[in-house]
Amino acid sequence: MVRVDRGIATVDLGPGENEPATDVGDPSVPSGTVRASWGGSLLAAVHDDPDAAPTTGDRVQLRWWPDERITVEAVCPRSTLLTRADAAGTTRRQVLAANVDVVAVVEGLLPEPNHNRIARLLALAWASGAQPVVILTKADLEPEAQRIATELQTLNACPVHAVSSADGEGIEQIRALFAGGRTVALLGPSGAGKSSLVNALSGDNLMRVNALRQDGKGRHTTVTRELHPVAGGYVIDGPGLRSVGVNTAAGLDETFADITALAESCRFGDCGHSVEPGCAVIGAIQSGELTLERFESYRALVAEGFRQEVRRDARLRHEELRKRKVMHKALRRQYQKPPDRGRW
Ligand SMILES: Nc1nc2c(ncn2[C@@H]2O[C@H](COP(=O)(O)OP(=O)(O)OP(=O)(O)O)[C@@H](O)[C@H]2O)c(=O)[nH]1
Ligand SMILES: [Zn+2]
Repeated sequence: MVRVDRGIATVDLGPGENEPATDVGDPSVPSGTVRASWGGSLLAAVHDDPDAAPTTGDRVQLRWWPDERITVEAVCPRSTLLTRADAAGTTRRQVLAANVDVVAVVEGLLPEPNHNRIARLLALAWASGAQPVVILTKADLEPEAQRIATELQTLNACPVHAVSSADGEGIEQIRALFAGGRTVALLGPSGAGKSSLVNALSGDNLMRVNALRQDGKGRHTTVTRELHPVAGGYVIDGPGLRSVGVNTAAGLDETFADITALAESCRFGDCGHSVEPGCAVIGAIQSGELTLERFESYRALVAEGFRQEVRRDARLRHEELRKRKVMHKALRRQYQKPPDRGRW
């Protein structure tokens, strides 16, 4: 179990952000970066919901104490939340980042892009609520880069860019994603070219990061995800994700927009796309319009997403029951007559 009682967060203070809670007397609010431990209200919130723990990209409310301690009292409501199924295979999901505007799935053109992996990462992107895009790197090594990007864009119904960090091709399009101070999270396997891309994007940028980083201390994970100012916005260079579990079926309809569109023409509204007559999806596979490989990838991810949802529901029911039992016990104790000890 992850311990939540030793959390330390590194918070960058910026104008108008991360202001101290109002019930604190005037602290001469320092600027720059501060380290803050989790306050009581945050600890309680995290106890009830592990997702409430501050993560990369969170805006937080800080409290300055007379003894110079600083605590994180609350996490401000999040506009988006990027998560994945917990790597350890539990039903808990792992929060990767909050308030991300764009989730960029990064995949190299060489060796050949892994479509199954792109689909997995895109599903997480769609489920986060952020705008998903695909960035195909190493375009200088693949003469067919533009064609592959266009094909992928048609399948996935989201922007697909072919870029090269080596010769600068397509980098301006990526730069545009950061316009207006937006935050872009890069998701992709190790070696996909994420760091090279960040380097290619980096110019001089003196803006301060208005966000909070988890500094890993006291936690089980050693993975750090940080926010860097880039191209007028911020980039979160994700960890080189070795495996990515899909934790919900949400996001899969959008990821497989081609299959979703086909399914609308199936004769039965609840078509399982296996043995049903008049199935447009099977029809498309037979005609060669849809590859079997893509359909299998879709089927596997839907099954995985639903499995996770069912397991999570079971766990929540179990926890609810446990909480209720504890409460009942406490109530019983409270209302039990005190034992008659006699008098002497
Ligand atoms: N030719 C070419 N090589 C590239 C390009 N981008 C990255 N590479 C190479 O691909 C390898 C991996 O790139 P990285 O940027 O380290 O990949 P990463 O995704 O950051 O990997 P992790 O840091 O392990 O997550 C390096 O040898 C890069 O030089 C590109 O656009 N063109
Ligand atoms: Zn069907």
